[in-house]
Amino acid sequence: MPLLHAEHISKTYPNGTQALKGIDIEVEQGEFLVVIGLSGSGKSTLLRCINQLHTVSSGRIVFDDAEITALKGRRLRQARSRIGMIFQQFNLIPRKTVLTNVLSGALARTPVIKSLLGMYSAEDKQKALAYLDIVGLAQKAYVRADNLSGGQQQRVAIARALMQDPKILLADEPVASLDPSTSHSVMKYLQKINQELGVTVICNLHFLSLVRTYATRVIALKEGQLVYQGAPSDIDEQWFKTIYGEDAVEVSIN
Ligand SMILES: Nc1ncnc2c1ncn2[C@@H]1O[C@H](COP(=O)(O)OP(=O)(O)OP(=O)(O)O)[C@@H](O)[C@H]1O
Repeated sequence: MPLLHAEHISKTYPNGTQALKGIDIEVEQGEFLVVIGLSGSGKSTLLRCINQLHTVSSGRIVFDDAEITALKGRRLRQARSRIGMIFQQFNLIPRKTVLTNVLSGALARTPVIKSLLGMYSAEDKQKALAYLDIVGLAQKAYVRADNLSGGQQQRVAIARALMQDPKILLADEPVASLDPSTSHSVMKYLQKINQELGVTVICNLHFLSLVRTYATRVIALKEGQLVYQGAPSDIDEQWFKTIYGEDAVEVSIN
C-alpha cells in the first residue's frame, strides 16, 4: 500500500484554467520525489491538492489509508496535520523569535488561547529545540526570524513543519528564492530529514542538477498532465526536450 495515492485527479480553477488533467501518482513511504515541469505546468497545484489547500475538481487522494479528499472537519484536520508544507517564501513571522516560529508548527494540538499567550508545553519546547538542532540552528533559537539569512529561514520553516510529526513533507520550490550554495544547504537538510527521520518528501524544483543530486524518483508535468516518471538519471536530452520544449537549454546550479 503506497503512503499516498492520487487517482486521476483534476483541478479546474473558478476562472476556467485546467491546472491538472487526470493525474495518477503513487508515492511510497521514504521516497524523495521531485516534481518538475515548466512554470504553469501544475506543480504547485498538485502539492496544494495533496494537502487540501485546494479541493480537487475530480478524482481522489488516499493518504495514509484515508481518502482525504472525502474527509471533513476534525478528521480532515487530523489527516492534514500529518502533511507538512514549506514554501518558496518561507512564510515565517518576521518579528517573532526562531523558537516561537518553530513552536507555531505545534498549533494543531495547542488550544487556541494557550497559543495566543505563547504558552507551549515544556515538551513542545524541547522538541522544537531538538528540531532546530537537526537543521543546524539550535544557537539561533532566541534570535528574531527576520535577522536570519534566506537559507536559515527556510531551515526554520523545515523545523516548524517537523513539529507536526509529518509523515510527508511537501516542499513547493523551497530553494527558488535562494542562491546556488544556499540551495544545496537547504536541499541537504531536506535529504537528512528524509533519510534519518524517514519523512517522505515531495518537492517541486526547477533545476535539473538539484533533481539529479537529491531525488530518488522524478515526475514531470506538462500542461497539467504527467509526461514522465522514473529515475533522475534516465532524463536524457530527449526527455528533457519532451518536458521543457525543443528550445530549452539545461542550466546547472553548482
Ligand atoms: N488560484 C488560481 N486561480 C486561477 N488559476 C490559477 C491559480 N493558481 C494557479 N493557476 C493557474 O494554473 C496553472 C498551473 O499553475 P501552478 O502554479 O500549479 O503551476 P506551477 O508549475 O507550480 O508553476 P510555477 O513553477 O510558476 O510555480 C497555471 O496556468 C496558473 O496560471
